[in-house]
Amino acid sequence: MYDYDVLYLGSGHGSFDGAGPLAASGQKVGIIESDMIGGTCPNYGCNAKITLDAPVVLQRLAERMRGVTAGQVMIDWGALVAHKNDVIAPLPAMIGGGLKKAGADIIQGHGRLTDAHTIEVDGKPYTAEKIVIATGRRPHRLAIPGDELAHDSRAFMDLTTLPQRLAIIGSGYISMEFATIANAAGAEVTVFMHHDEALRGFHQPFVKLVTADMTKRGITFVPSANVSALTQEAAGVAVHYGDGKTAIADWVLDATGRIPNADNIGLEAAGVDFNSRGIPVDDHLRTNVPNIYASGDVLDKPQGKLTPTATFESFYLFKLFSGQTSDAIQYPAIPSTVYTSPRIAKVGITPEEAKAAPDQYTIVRNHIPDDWYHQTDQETMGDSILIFDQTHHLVGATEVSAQAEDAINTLLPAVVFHYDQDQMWQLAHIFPSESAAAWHKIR
Ligand SMILES: Cc1cc2nc3c(=O)[nH]c(=O)nc-3n(C[C@H](O)[C@H](O)[C@H](O)COP(=O)(O)OP(=O)(O)OC[C@H]3O[C@@H](n4cnc5c(N)ncnc54)[C@H](O)[C@@H]3O)c2cc1C
Ligand SMILES: NC(=O)c1ccc[n+]([C@@H]2O[C@H](COP(=O)([O-])OP(=O)(O)OC[C@H]3O[C@@H](n4cnc5c(N)ncnc54)[C@H](O)[C@@H]3O)[C@@H](O)[C@H]2O)c1
Repeated sequence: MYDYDVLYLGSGHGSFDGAGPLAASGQKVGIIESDMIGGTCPNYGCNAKITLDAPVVLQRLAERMRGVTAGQVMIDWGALVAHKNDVIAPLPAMIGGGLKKAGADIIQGHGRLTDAHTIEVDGKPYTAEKIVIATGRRPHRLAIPGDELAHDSRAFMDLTTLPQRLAIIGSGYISMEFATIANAAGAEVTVFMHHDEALRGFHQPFVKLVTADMTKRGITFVPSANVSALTQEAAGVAVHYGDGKTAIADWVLDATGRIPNADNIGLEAAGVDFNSRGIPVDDHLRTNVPNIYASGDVLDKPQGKLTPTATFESFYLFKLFSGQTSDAIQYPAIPSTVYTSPRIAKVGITPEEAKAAPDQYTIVRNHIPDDWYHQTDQETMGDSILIFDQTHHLVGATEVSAQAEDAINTLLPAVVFHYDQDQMWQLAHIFPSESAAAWHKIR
């Protein structure tokens, strides 16, 4: 009766991680994509960004080992962006190839719903029993005079010449990561903050450690900047902020968040409710229209708009559609990292939540430079906080260190599966390693 069992709108992690297995299981699956297969994370987000960050890690390591090794690591921006392009270029074909091999059809073009079972692409209707909206988010743009003079994160990662003076508006993930990279590559960076705290979702004492280090490295933070306009001047772009103040930049990055791609895809025609935060869904990721589901960044849900969230949701839909579950979605603890240098990573119960319930939780702090493993490469900055419940199960962790993402990833199973002491001792980690260092703290 329909062309497809399941038709996905968008090909990011919110769809492809589940669409592939679903097609391989024998269901007729179609995926509509207007841009690059794989979506934001591989092409314009995680994978692209971490490639630009790789020499920053090397630079910091060389800096820590100065005296033991000689010489400074300088970043060649043009070569770095070319390297990033080389690394990223094969990903859409790799992801698309995997989907096709599994039996899915890829339909290239902008999709728009015309009713609850139909998506039109370039005037051609495609019908499906079930539809999954996985259209992600796009950059929020500040509504100020001259915002057309500002750029987004995608444009930043394609710059072939590094601007000498870079202004960044906002102090969330993208701002802090790109400020770190641009500063390490030699740009003068000014961060115009909305409030007086950066990275408000992370443990603030750790954020302060990182911003203090970024300041020492030459990055300027302007708290509660209230940027009111951008104007083009002979000397560059003028950023008007505060009480009549101005700063001149060669390039301005608007990093003030991302908004859902829900307003331009025909949801009204299909009767799907949405709002400025995204598409609301029930506990089975179903919209108000029973055969239409949504997944990934486009959701109006409190979970972090991150790749692990999108992957978990798309895999849950695979299990739901293939009859392996009928249960409501149960999110595990979803970890996250801001890839500054050092990184800040976290999972589960936060120190703030633990402090508010002292009869429920125990907080254990470990000063990273006291750990012999971190002394091998002379790491002198870093901290780690572990949170245990009253039966000594690990329920949360946050760390600021050069390898914080790996420290938190390695502890993740203990948090998600509530390992007890016996189970933890069953894990014999490779020694020496970041994992062994992280587990040493919890046993
Ligand atoms: C600069 C940056 C860095 C990031 N770094 C990280 C990180 O390090 N770690 C992390 O966990 N997360 C990171 N993220 C977030 C991560 O990229 C997203 O959470 C993830 O991509 C969400 O997947 P998604 O499938 O929901 O959306 P997307 O990956 O955005 O996919 C949606 C797709 O839908 C397509 N689409 C939209 N509308 C239509 C339409 N009408 N017709 C056809 N196609 C359409 C889009 O072109 C897009 O390809 C980063 C994001 C950015 C912007
Ligand atoms: N490492 C990662 O996992 C990673 C990296 C990059 C992006 N992301 C994802 O992408 C999303 C988007 O990143 P982002 O950094 O743009 O968003 P964000 O929500 O992390 O930060 C937005 C920043 O803009 C500020 N802001 C908001 N409105 C403003 C206004 N009107 N004027 C001035 N400042 C304003 C906020 O205070 C905040 O500092 C993240 O929330 C995250 O979900 C994740």
